[in-house]
Amino acid sequence: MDGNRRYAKKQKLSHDGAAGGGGRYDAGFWALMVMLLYCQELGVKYITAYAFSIDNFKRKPEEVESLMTSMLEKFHLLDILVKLLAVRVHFAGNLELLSNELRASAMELTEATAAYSKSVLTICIAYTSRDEILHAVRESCEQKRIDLEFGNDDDDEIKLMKVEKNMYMAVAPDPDIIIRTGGENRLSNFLLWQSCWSHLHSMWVLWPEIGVWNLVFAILNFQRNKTYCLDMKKKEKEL
Ligand SMILES: CC(C)=CCC/C(C)=C/CC/C(C)=C/COP(=O)(O)OP(=O)(O)O
Repeated sequence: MDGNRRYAKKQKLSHDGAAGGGGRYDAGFWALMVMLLYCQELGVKYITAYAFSIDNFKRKPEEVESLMTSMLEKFHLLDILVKLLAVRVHFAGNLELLSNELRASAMELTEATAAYSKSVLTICIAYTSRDEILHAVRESCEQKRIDLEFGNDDDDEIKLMKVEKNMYMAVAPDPDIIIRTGGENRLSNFLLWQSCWSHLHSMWVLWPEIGVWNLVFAILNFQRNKTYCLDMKKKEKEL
């Protein structure tokens, strides 16, 4: 969801949102809600948003602080909105890096929406793909060690499926399309494992300005290439 700061600058919004009645990330949050609605209309069930990376903690302390405060407010708003839209919410990332309050709020939101299934929104927060892979490998090794020690397993090989189950993103299937706004063409540590066969679509539009036609265009582009992507996924499963 790149382009929030550039959009705020363009709109002359202050960092914490005092000016113009909207915060730096407010417009971006509403853009996400609108995209969620369009995705429901277009039959896209799983939506994953990269909201805050572990690398974002390296931004200026006041900026991180303001983003975290804004995140907490948005979780409260989300609690109302996702229930209206019957959306299940998951969080992916190293939640231990968040404040107790934010982590508790994320967990409450996950529990409160567990019964909804019209769509599934995964919010990547305190996330990087390399950290996720490291976490999954460590967990898989530890589980294997315990299984071997207690005689529940006699094969010391760690299977791919097991590592995948330990990914933060195990709550959602691999993405068909990865959309990046703001004109960047990099993955920037996002879903490196899961994007193996994904269609990558970058656009110049700033995230808060994304509209339904940007989404439709990305889907049409994916559909042109989808036979290849889906074939590769199928072949991989058959191996
Ligand atoms: C609850 C929830 C999911 C809220 C979403 C809020 C939101 C839109 C978060 C985006 C955060 C972020 C660091 C975006 C990157 O844009 P940037 O700040 O790097 O902007 P730039 O590309 O213009 O520098």
